[in-house]
Amino acid sequence: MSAPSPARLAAVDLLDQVLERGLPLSEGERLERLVPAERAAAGRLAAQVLRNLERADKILKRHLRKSPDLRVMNVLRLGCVELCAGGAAHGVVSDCVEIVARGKKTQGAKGLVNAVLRKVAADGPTEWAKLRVPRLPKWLRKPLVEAWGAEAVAGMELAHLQGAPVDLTMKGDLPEGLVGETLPTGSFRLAEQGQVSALPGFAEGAWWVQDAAAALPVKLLGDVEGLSVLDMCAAPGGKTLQLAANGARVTALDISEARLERVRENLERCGLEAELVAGDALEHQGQYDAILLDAPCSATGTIRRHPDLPHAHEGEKIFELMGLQAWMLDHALSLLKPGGKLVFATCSLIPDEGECQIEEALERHPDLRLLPLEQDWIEDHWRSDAGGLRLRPDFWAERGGLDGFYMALLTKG
Ligand SMILES: C[S@@+](CC[C@H](N)C(=O)[O-])C[C@H]1O[C@@H](n2cnc3c(N)ncnc32)[C@H](O)[C@@H]1O
Repeated sequence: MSAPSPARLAAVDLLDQVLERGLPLSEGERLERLVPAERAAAGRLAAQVLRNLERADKILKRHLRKSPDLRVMNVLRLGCVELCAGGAAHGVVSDCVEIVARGKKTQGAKGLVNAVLRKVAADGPTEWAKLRVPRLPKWLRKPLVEAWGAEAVAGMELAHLQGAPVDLTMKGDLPEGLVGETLPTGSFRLAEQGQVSALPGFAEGAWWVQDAAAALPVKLLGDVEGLSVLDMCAAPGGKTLQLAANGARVTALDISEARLERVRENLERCGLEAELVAGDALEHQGQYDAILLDAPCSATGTIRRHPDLPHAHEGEKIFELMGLQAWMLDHALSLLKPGGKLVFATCSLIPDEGECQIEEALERHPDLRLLPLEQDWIEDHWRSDAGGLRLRPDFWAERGGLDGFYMALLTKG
């Protein structure tokens, strides 16, 4: 038998690491050994399987008497998703058989994988079309239905299944040759996915990749030209780049040295400057004209682009994160000059990490005020009853969606 495609083999490893070890897709060791095109293909395949896990398991269950070893199951899931998406049966089945044949613990399942995938190839695609849009796991679905209602959550699940388009934030003018549309908020949405580093303007640092919703917190700060701005949780740096491009004197703070390196690389590529500080936001000192607090959170607003997220953990860290968000907000307020503006933002769909943080902070700090948001690109239904903006992946469905975010503009006194 011939060697399996490196992308399929790496995709199975990625599935093992998410579903067995609870690690994110982005940390694949095997990925580093692949050429860029194979690396991208492995990531795409693993993401496609995770988006369709519920459907794959439903189809496979019909052909399995008992659950096999997790790695064998992941090979079957990969094969099933590819076959049901129209993949050529011969290549998919023989690669999947070869992948299990390579492992000492899994080689006994060669016959099973061959037999099950042949049955899937025969009737899977017809059955697939009848299956519902995969649901979020219970730990996340329940609080989201409570917060936004069942219909909205169904819209979010459809957005998660469809994935996210690639949005760019321009440093200045739009370079020639990019194909897509400029959104009402100013981001540029690419018409097609592909290798971004090969696109016009990348090498010159004319733009950076940033979801359209993620670009809004900085826009809420308004004109920052010449102001001292603290970007309190800065890495990988999309918002630092925006602030620097708008003429702010930026201090980009992050606890992770490794992630700050990404900020440094991004600044360098785009020819922009910021002071980089590695450290704990809770211990940082200074006084700033404006502060951006893009706080660490469950990141549940980014499931469209990180389909591993609902499967890698069960939300066990959310309580810890909620406490950290409140401490960070209190500390940020102590670093804000009188009359200065602060944006609080989280890429979470859970109100405890967004709207509730602001409601509780307003109770803790009698001198804290929400500022009105007057930008003309704000759509009425984005405005939250708690003040600020609530973005959701089911918004702008006709345009390809938005990441989930909550953001509010605050001042003291
Ligand atoms: C949501 S991400 C920030 C994204 C970033 N603002 C951007 O637009 O690219 C949150 C960041 O908070 C950082 N972080 C977590 N705990 C921190 C702490 N105690 N002090 C400073 N940064 C922290 C993480 O390393 C992570 O990079």
